Amino acid sequence: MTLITDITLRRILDSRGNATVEAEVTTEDGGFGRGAAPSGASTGEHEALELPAEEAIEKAEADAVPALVGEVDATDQRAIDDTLHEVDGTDDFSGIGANSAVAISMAAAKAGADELGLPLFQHLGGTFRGDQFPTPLGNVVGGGEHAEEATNIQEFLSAPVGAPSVTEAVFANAQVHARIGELLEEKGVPANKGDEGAWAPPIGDDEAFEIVDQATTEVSDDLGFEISFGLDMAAAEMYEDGEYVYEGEANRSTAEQIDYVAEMVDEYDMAYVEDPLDENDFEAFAELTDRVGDRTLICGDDLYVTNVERLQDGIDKGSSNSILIKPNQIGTLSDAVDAIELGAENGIVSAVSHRSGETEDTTIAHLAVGAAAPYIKTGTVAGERTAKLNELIRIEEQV
Ligand SMILES: C=C(OP(=O)(O)O)C(=O)O
Ligand SMILES: [Mg+2]
Repeated sequence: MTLITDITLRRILDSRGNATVEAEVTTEDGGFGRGAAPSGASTGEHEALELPAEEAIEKAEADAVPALVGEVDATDQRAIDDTLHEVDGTDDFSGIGANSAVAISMAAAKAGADELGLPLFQHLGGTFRGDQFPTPLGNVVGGGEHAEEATNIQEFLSAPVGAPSVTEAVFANAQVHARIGELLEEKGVPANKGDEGAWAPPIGDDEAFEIVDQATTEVSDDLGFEISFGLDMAAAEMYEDGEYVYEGEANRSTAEQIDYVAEMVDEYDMAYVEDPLDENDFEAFAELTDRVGDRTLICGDDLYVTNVERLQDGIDKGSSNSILIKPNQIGTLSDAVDAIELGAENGIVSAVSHRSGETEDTTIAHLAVGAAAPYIKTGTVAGERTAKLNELIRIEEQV
């Protein structure tokens, strides 16, 4: 037993320039860990609640810090996360803020790993973890809530499914990103970048499909392994009055949206489609999964919000064959691991994910390896994204 002896909370900047919560945890034998909360823009309706950073810090200092310091074993992640839930006392972390909760949970996990002298992925996953690496899904073109005047679809994701190593996969995604920059330049399209470092060109979705298809095919031919692509449609953000609203195109009914996604999956042989339908429409998700789930991953992000009860509902209804895992959607690492494990027991493929507002924190790289998640979605370029990708490269070298 090695008690937590100190917790410090502070406001720091995230990648959008907004205030977020950073936590530092120290243990009685000198173990140390630092963690920082990310923040979403296209947040799910059912996510745990992020409070303004200052308020989240004040509340956590009043309630969580006294319950953890001198009381809880720094190497017992379950006890730490259970304590966070107990002191919060709500279902959505609105007591201390999911941003304070996840920052403390991640910092404590790193302090526990430091105390034990283990890499974080091994502290989280155990001795027999570290031999499976996630395929990085790299955002290369995007719009939606992450960029103005760009595609309707929030993210076009390079998916190097045939890469022989995570390092080669990470570099492949960077090459696809660079190739798309060249293609846009050749077409004379001015290309800004969105919140996650993906190109945010003022083009329609159809043109984006063509460009991403061309770039992934060319880079795949060059590197000699398969690079597919996928989407995050973030369709809850498009859903208004029973229809999916596409700027510059006709709206789609739910049946039309299912047909459209199924057609695109086949036309482009896509590996992955996240949130193709509204976050409360488990039935429409199930219809689409029934149609194309044998040849692509239909992933629930806003649908599940990393919550095991919503995931169980999706499992019972056959809503998807994949789940996105965002620790700050649910508030603690233990809850995130529970969702990955419930998924794995039921054949649901996990993709551990960043948020559009990020920090240099690298916990999700360790979580993906420690929990043997088959995918990680954490951008392609930009420092707060490459922080996680470069950490994966270092972990691969260690094991
Ligand atoms: C990463 C995403 O964006 P955000 O963090 O804005 O929810 C997403 O929707 O998967
Ligand atoms: Mg999403």
